[in-house]
Amino acid sequence: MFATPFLDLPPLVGAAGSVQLPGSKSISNRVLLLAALSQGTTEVHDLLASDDTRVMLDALRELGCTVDEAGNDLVRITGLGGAAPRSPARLFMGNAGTAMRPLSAALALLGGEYELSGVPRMHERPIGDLVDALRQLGCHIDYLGNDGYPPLRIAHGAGLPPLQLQAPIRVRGDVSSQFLTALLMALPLVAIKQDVVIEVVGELISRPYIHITLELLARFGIAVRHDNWQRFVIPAGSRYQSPGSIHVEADASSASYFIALGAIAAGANGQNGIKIEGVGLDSIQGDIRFVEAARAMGAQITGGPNWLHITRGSWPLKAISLDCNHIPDAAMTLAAMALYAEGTTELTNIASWRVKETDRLAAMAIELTKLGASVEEGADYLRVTPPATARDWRAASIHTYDDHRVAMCFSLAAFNPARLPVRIEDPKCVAKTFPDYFEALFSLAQADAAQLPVICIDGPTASGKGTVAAAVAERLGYHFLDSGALYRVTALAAVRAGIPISAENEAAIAQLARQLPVRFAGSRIWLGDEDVSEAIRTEEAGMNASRVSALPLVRKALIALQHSFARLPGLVADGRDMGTVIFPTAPLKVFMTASAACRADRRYKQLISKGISANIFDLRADLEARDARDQNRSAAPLKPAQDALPLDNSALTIDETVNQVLHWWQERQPFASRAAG
Ligand SMILES: Nc1ncnc2c1ncn2[C@@H]1O[C@H](COP(=O)(O)OP(=O)(O)OP(=O)(O)O)[C@@H](O)[C@H]1O
Ligand SMILES: Nc1ccn([C@@H]2O[C@H](COP(=O)(O)O)[C@@H](O)[C@H]2O)c(=O)n1
Repeated sequence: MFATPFLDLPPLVGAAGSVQLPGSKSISNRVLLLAALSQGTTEVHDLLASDDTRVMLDALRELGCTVDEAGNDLVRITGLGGAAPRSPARLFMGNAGTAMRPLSAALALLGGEYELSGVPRMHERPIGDLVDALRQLGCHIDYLGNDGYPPLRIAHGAGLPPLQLQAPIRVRGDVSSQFLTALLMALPLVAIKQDVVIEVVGELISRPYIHITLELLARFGIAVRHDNWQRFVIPAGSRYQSPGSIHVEADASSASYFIALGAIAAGANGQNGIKIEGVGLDSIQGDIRFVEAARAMGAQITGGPNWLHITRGSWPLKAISLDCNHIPDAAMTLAAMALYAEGTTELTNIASWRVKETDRLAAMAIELTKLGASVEEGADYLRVTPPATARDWRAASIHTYDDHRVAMCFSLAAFNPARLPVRIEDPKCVAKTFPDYFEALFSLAQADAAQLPVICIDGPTASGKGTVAAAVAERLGYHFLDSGALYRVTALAAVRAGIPISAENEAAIAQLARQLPVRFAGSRIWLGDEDVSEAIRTEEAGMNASRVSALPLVRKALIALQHSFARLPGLVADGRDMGTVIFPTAPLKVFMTASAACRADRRYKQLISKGISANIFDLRADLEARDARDQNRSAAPLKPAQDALPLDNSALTIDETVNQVLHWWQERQPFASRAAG
């Protein structure tokens, strides 16, 4: 997951390949609660690992369920099976509506004392209609903040209240279908001696989510009948029973971004189309009907029970006018697709967007406008007309409002015809449903090599290049290439193979370098099966690396490997010839220096801190000898690239040096320093 303050997506030109999506959030949290209310142990396979499922799992533990997170997306829940939950309990629900609403209803009916709260936005998301319905039954629920909104206090200190189950329970269906879902999952707990009836007041929105609820209730032994989605009957004698094992489908709403990707992107690397694994045309999730909407806009989609394949069809896409009541979450993706359509796309019946993670109608309108689109925002509709020509697109810093779907939708704007980058603020908000969304996107998408961001930091030994390059890469979410390590590993491999490092053995060492089984794993470096991270950092290894690096055939042998580090979303590379030879077109090159005395002092402290004894005078002599060899060799000598910015950091701290490089990088970006909105 990218936990950087922002993530810059370079212009993307194509995408192809296969992606396995994480489990559905809606199914995951429903299954967890149903398993917790059941008799017996349920093995839940392919559970979504995300913020929203985390709060549910934590709450269930708090309430006394046994939760065994066995790894590999398998969780075993041993349900309460009729026992009372642990009480009193304080439960933090984050911003997970799929946890807050059903758990409130279940606890209100089970009895006990509980406080349920969440993040500030959760306290702005309505729950009053559900509380009203539960109060009709006789449940004791108080608002701890504003009326109609969490946090809530449920208090039945003296056990369960006498429940009024004879009359139908009336609940509004036109604000959030989660209220009805909450009642449908809670009321089987009390439908013991008589049928319990729920009547929906007003039009039921997001009906497909109720369909998921009913399907899953059936898996847990509860057969709910309904009349035209307005009247639901939970039969007398209902009793939750674990199905033993259950698989969570991949998330159909998450699939929408990859369906859109297939519709928008031309192929990549000679391949065509996007294959989505884990969810298909037989899905029980309503958002699978996004497929129909994407087809209407021009996507070519084929599929099986648990897979989809998407290729670009009509291009540009076709504008559509669609009532989106049946796909409230995935419909946001249509607004992003509208950027590539001919004409105006109109999405209607989406008032529910206003009470989601953020006011999504307002958010989409503001951010689409930043990109250059013309947007009309109504009370319950959105009309989007894309920028008229490529010149009308704007490089935008997209504010994401702590809303995963805003972040994922706007990643699609990186395919803009103006070839402008897109900045996604707070990219970690995708953790709500799809923590590795950007990694998945980058595994499929392709940028023009010339437009892939590369920052080069070259300079002499112990100037701090490696330290600074790694920190800059971390702050930007970019990959990091420590090119010196490749020469160090090559030299070590030669020594291990008994090949003396000399000009006579140039071809043999180059052959070794070409097939070097080197692997970078976080901060560790492996040569074959051996972790050589420490072995390559000795002064002797540095000297050997310097000698090996003077051999032109060895340098040539390592070029392709170094180029392979330039991957989405970008690269920071440190070495001696990054700016002059390996990445000569990089948009930012820094030549980092510090006085020899300062560098010797830094290396001395570095070694001493690792418990390695050192002599500062010898160190200075060695590093000057190494610099001289690096500067005077014929192949790729150490020197600043013509367009490199000099940075003498003798008098700077590490942070100051890092901030200077980041400042130069920001200056080169087309975004306004801080996005409006
Ligand atoms: N202002 C500074 N900028 C960068 N590093 C600094 C600074 N001040 C002190 N250091 C320290 O200098 C030491 C040497 O830094 P580093 O190993 O990154 O240098 P390098 O140029 O990559 O060396 P080499 O080329 O030998 O790998 C580190 O211990 C680092 O913490
Ligand atoms: N791009 C590069 C990087 C390194 N070298 C040589 O390798 C030696 C070790 O590098 P460190 O950065 O890890 O100290 C270095 O002294 C150079 O001789 C290189 O030639 N080109």
